[in-house]
Amino acid sequence: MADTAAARTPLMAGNWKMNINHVEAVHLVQKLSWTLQDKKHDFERVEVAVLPPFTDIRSVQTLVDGDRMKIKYGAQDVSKHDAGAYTGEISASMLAKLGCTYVLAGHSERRQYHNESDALVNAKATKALENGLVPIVCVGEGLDIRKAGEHVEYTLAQVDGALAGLKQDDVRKIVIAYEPVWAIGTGEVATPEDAQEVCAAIRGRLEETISPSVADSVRILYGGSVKMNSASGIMAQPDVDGCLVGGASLQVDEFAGICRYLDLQLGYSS
Ligand SMILES: O=C(CO)COP(=O)(O)O
Repeated sequence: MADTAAARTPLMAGNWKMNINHVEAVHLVQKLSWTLQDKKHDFERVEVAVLPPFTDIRSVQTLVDGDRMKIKYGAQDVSKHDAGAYTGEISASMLAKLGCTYVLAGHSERRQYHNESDALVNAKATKALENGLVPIVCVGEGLDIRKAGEHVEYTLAQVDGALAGLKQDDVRKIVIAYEPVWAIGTGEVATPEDAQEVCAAIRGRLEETISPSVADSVRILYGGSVKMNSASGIMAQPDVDGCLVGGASLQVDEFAGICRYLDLQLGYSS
């Protein structure tokens, strides 16, 4: 496959999960922005996004707009419905109105605690796209599947299910995040080679089932216990185009370090 990784702008996205209230969110985003500006971070070269809880998004929007920050933001989940009697749910159009760029679909914690199926993930990704949001479709295997050596086919089946029926031009816009469940919040990081194996297989599947040019455009992230010190090794892999960061995204210095992995690779660590 042609190596066009340079054409895919790396994305570092911080999934805050159920942490940080709206007051804390303002402080965190402000500090992240100052830290990155201080280090002259080039947002065109490495995109930075935060994915706060729903209740924080309006505050983050006000701050980002008011200070013309280049940090992007999004949500952690979205309803498959447009509107109506769905107590507790949040629609894609509501998120679009809040200026969200991204929304996660099918995070493993949603699949695990809310029984989300590939079909539901597909419906959520479809709604996101219809409303101009970029879905970050999450896939990845649990430990038992990894131990059985079935992680590649399991993950590819999730990709097939999540993208079923989407138009080529829509698939081109999406982001896929490979997050092996055994590496989430455990401190157990997949090796760069583990990440590359599955990310390359996902790209290969897109090439086969959608088209080579779509496969070359889609950004594929790795997620699972990514820290400042592990980010550059993971990012050196040709099919890994960014990281979906949980715990470390709550610590400004860690997350900023992950976003600046290129500088750290070059040794400008201060
Ligand atoms: O689930 C994750 C991001 O969505 C990964 O979380 P951790 O980085 O805390 O392992």
